[in-house]
Amino acid sequence: MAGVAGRLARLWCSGALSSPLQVTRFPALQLHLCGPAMRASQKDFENALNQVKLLKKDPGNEVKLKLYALYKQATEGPCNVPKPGVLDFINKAKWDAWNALGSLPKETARRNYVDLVSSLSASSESSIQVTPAADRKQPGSDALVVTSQDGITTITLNRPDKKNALTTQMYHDIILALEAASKDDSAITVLTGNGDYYCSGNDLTNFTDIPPGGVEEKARSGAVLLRDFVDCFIDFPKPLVAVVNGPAVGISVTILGLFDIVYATDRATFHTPFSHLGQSPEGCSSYTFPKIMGPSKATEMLVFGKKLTAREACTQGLVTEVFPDSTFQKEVWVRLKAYSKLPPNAMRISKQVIRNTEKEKLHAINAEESNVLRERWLSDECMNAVVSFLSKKAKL
Ligand SMILES: CCCCCC/C=C/C(=O)SCCNC(=O)CCNC(=O)[C@H](O)C(C)(C)COP(=O)(O)OP(=O)(O)OC[C@H]1O[C@@H](n2cnc3c(N)ncnc32)[C@H](O)[C@@H]1OP(=O)(O)O
Repeated sequence: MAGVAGRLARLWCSGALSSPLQVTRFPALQLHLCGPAMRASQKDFENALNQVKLLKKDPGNEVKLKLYALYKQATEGPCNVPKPGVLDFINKAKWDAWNALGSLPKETARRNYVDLVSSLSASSESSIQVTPAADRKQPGSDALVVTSQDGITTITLNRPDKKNALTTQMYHDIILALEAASKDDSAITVLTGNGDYYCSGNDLTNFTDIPPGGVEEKARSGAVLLRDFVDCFIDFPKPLVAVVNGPAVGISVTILGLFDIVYATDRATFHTPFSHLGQSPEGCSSYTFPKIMGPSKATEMLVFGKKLTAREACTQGLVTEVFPDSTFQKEVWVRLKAYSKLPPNAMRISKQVIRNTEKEKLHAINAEESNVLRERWLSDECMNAVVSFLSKKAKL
């Protein structure tokens, strides 16, 4: 990839791709350089500026000049400063590199800068890299474990004695872990659970922690957290894989519609008992489930709380593939390690091409579902269901 990036960079610097004529001769690059879905945000650009400081290998003077030129073009536009004197070698080389970009638009220069840094980061890695948990910002408790190895960042729910139910702290920690994973060196990110369950959904004791503002304030802040949490899944830029190691309940099922791949053990079940709990669907499932499985199958799950086996969930498209429990971990990780060796930028870009077409819609649906749930949490139906569970009178 570094060689290809280098050749592309040379083309960029020579200005060869800066004229519309050149771009139309390379249709694939036209998408790459000009497609609205491929625009680099200011945040991507700032991330790239930070990433470049963390490069493990010196990229060499030629690449540094390209980075300089793209940076100047992206931030100031075409070179319009006087040419340095012939004896001012360094500044003249920089000026030449910048000037060679001609009238390349700022937005394209920004995108090219981001892509160049990204390819440099990818090529400066070894194929096996373990980021000890200590090197990352640590989650607020050991209920979440984040590791990085073989190009895969794995976020593991780690409350096996509570069936990996999600506490308020865990929602915050998952948001942080996804933000970190989106910027780290890994190609793929995995969410899985430790123990016999994947996740039993929202920890129902979250409802007992009432702030001074009362239940209304609790519902309001819960809806904000839910929205932020789901937004992270909508926006996650790299391939996101669920390794469903056991039964899944509630929000851990609904957000599966936002994953790119879902692998499940044949022991897994998929259960969204929202009506039983006086609640309503979240995680964009009111949109993704009908789209994936058709409206009536989605209604059976989301309205009537029908629990699916792994095979049923696979037939209906929610699960990508089911594995025998005895070989689940081995087979899945062999597969994922192979995928993680694919070119990371290509995977990221392909995912974004797929996701970008409906990102805005997903955000709007998430906002609406969170609002509806805020009201549901204040309903007698919901409060009674939670009290029943907490007083051990009810279980799913
Ligand atoms: C920011 C907020 C966003 C909220 C979004 C809205 C989310 C909605 C949902 O996720 S709805 C789904 C909520 N989940 C449930 O209703 C599941 C409740 N749990 C159960 O019904 C059962 O525990 C079970 C079927 C998952 C497992 O049953 P079983 O195998 O018999 O195990 P136990 O019941 O003995 O469970 C062991 C231990 O774990 C505790 N626990 C399990 N799940 C939860 C949970 N979701 N919340 C709180 N606690 C849970 C269970 O109470 C036991 O604790 P104990 O050992 O008794 O102290």
